[in-house]
Amino acid sequence: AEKRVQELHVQLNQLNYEYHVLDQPTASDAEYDQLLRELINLEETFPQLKSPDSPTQRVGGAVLDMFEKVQHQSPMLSLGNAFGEQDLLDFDRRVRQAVGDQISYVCELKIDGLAVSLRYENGLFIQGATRGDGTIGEDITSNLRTIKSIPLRLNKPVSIEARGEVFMPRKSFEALNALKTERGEELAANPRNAAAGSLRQLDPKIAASRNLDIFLYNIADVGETGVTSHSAGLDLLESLGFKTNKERRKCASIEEVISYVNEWTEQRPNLPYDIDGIVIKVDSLAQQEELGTTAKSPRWAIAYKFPA
Ligand SMILES: COc1nc2nc(N)nc(N)c2nc1C
Repeated sequence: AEKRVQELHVQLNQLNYEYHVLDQPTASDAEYDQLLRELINLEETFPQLKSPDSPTQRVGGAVLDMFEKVQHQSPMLSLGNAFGEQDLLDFDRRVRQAVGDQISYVCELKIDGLAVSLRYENGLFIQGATRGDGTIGEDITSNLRTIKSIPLRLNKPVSIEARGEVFMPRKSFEALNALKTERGEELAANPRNAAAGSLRQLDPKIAASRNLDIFLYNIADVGETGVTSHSAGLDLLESLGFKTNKERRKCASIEEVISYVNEWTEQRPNLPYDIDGIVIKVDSLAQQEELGTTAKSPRWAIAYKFPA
């Protein structure tokens, strides 16, 4: 039975990864449900074979009476803002003054959701927390476990802290408000608020019903991973089984950054989720180190905000 349980873990994790991380399912929901049903039955018959990273353990039972506080191992910074092309040119000039002209940027969509931090030890998802005030957040592990694109076990037994944005896809938002309309409940104002409300639920079953998703965009302790660029860090996150946003692009100049910003200003309505800007980062970690951070935000990154 133990062998079969391990086989089912591997199969179910792979199918879950293809469906929720790659958005490229190779099996039908019925096939997935049948395998899950087999694992549930085996775990009921042999309780000692049930492990916390089992695909059956995503929606915990207990309703919490509050969220514990969590101190982040390194502060979760915020981003300085740019509101127009001139601000981007000024940012580029400051960067060049500090680290010279050999620079490349990474541009990423700024997802309109909630920043969270995910901590893994030896490949196991141990704890997840909200950003809070950047230093102290709230432990929402049980709610984050219900997000199917968050791996309960990584592809390698590494200890790492990944940070990213939890969001509610527009389709989930519309379904939620259709349900609220039926129930005569007040509608959620926008997907970001709906995602925030869902993560604040003390009952993980409610969070599980909201079909949240996540894109990871940072490694908190990236210096310890041996990668030398932000983009290599994102590739590492992908190799471990995390979901990252595929629209990111390396830009060799601020002019390329500006054309990426213009492209997504136009393409924004076609995305299946809300974005409120574009994040531009210096790619080299050595240059990020040289630029450093202010008390609250990195000097090597800036968020271009779309006009409201
Ligand atoms: C390096 O720090 C950050 N990077 C980010 N990247 C993306 N894509 N989106 C964010 N919201 C974001 N926020 C912060 C503080």
